[in-house]
Amino acid sequence: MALALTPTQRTQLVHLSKLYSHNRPSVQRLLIALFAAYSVHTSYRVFRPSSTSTSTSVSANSRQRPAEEEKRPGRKPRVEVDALFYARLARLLRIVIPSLHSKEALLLGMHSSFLLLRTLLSLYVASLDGRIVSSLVRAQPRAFLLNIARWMLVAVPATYTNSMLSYVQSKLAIAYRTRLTRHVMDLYLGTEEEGGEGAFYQLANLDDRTTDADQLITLDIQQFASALAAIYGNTAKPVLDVILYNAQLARNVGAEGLVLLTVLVQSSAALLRALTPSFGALAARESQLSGALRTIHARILSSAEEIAFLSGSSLELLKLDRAYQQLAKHSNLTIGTKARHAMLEEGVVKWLWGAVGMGICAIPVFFGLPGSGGGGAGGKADLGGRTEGFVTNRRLLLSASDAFGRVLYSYKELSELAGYTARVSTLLDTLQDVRAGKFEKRLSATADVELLGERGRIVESEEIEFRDVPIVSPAGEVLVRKLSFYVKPGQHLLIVGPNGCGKSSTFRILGGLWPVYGGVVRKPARGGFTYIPQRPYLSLGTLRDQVIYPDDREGMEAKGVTDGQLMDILGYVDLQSIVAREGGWDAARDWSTSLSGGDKQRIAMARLFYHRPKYAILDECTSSVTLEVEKMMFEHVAELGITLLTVSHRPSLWKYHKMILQFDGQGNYVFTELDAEKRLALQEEKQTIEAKLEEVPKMRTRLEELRAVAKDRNGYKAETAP
Ligand SMILES: Nc1ncnc2c1ncn2[C@@H]1O[C@H](COP(=O)(O)OP(=O)(O)OP(=O)(O)O)[C@@H](O)[C@H]1O
Repeated sequence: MALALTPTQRTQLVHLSKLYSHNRPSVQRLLIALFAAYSVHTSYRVFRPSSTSTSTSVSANSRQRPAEEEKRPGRKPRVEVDALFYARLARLLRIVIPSLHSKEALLLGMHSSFLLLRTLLSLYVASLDGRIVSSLVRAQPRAFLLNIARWMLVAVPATYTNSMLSYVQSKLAIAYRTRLTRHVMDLYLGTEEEGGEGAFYQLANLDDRTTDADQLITLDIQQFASALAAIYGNTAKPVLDVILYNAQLARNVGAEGLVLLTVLVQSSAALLRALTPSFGALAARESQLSGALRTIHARILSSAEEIAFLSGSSLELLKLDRAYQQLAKHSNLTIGTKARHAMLEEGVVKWLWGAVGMGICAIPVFFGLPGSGGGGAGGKADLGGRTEGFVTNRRLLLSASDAFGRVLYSYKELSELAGYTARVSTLLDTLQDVRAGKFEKRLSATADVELLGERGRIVESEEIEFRDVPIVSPAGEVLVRKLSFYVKPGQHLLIVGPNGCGKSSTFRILGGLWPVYGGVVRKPARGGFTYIPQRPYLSLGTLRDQVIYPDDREGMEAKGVTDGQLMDILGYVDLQSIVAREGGWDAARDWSTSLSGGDKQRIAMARLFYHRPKYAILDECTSSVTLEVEKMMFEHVAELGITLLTVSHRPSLWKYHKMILQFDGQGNYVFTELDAEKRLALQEEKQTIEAKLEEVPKMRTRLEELRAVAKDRNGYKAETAP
């Protein structure tokens, strides 16, 4: 363009060069300093905690609510770029960058160096661009070729820097994800040595804050890590660019025009900020909806047989469809909002600011502002020098406005990061709370809230004893106010009662899954008892893994147990044929779908014989096996010296127990010795009486009929009597 300048353009360039060549060092320095400070201030304003215009809250009123209210069960986490977000982010940053010597800090240092290098290279390229055009205008082939050679040379570090930037950013994202995932997994599945067992159970059963832990751990943490790795480059780099480009530009063209430009930019940026939608809330909602969809899919897979038997596929399809429609509707809303916002942003950042920049360059041309002569950027007064200054400054102007635009764009990314930060922080808060015994659950209308605030004592002991322990459901319903019983070695306990009276709940308290809300629980350390439910858990892995769960093969060998001994164990549950049938101990398949109900229960009993704990909790765990196999199993339990706590409705099991804990379903119970024979005799007598009583109404009806017939006959006799 500079090669074929019209006379008017030449005049404009002369005027421009005059504007660029103000020679008032002190005023200029002051303005530059002011300008740089203003740039920093402007950039800061974009990221500062806001309580007004930057609201991206899920609910309009959430800001007025006290913090405690925010944490109520079922309440969506607050999603704003505000002080809470920065506090949450700081906490997560301490996890993902644990120290200045960590790998992540090193990667961040590398990233920052490449970001700085790229800005410096851009500054150099801007001035080189000017020099290339200048050598063209001056018709200096040697200088032109030399500058082209410089251009080619600078391409080497420039391309290396750009590739390394995205490489280091991806490495950073993986490193953040790894740190955060490890931290969360330790809280989620951490063992007792690490400060508690089984937060995964409490998270799913005793707290309402997170319903999709799988989605949060696998997807949300990854999205958070990627957004965090990107946000640094997307904010630090443009902020640095704004400062450096503008300082350079102010030095070249004089700061007055730039201050004017910045005031305009600032006011339009404020307008853009005010019109920025709640991207954080949109991102958080999207994650939540896709988590809900995933949960329905997971439930269909885990309960495929039940759903198929009940012909429930159309209802499941309806639920899936509804969840998907909600997600699709929300995604459409998000992309529509993003498209409208992008249009507004591009209109302001690219076109409006570009036009204002050109306008500022044109003011001296049209209004002929006086200048002191000399070249703009390089102090050269000829046409070539002025062209060089013009091209360089224009490029700087565009780069500066582009960088400022990216500062604004990055607000959108920051807002999305706020969404992921809120989700991941809620997961962390919930995990830490449930590990500390603090739960947030929607309570039933009859809940005893006072009792839920109490805590009982757990004492390690060789025996099991409950002393005045309330049995309270997670919804706060008191099933039994004060339960007392004990189990001494060899004194097998049978637990009976109607459905929902609290039999399994007693075991959950014993197993440490539910909190102890009062009294004293004495029990052996973990490993001292094994729990076998009605539907046993079968893990991923080999047939051997099913019998020795949760040991692995190394653990089994360390205990000195061989495959031959495992085979003997299978003999006690009449299941030896399964090894040949399934293709050996190392056969691996989805055992939960490929074994019958009775097979699964027998595998679970074999597991008990392998571990040989002091106590075994059997919760209706033989309901699918034959009476003969059940007999074999219980006799072997007695041989091994395992003490039983059994829930069963089968009278055939009474004879294996010495004590009985009988709930009545009204909050009362009896704990006494069990005389199986007497109880059987009583039961038989009771059944006989009940059967007889059932006959009573029929007999009464028959009696009435007979009386009626007799009456008729008497009447007939009376009528026909002489
Ligand atoms: N995770 C949970 N959240 C809320 N309430 C629960 C939970 N688990 C159990 N309950 C409630 O606790 C009560 C007692 O349940 P529990 O499983 O102890 O019954 P049960 O006596 O073993 O009955 P069944 O013979 O039917 O197995 C029930 O009212 C049940 O609804």
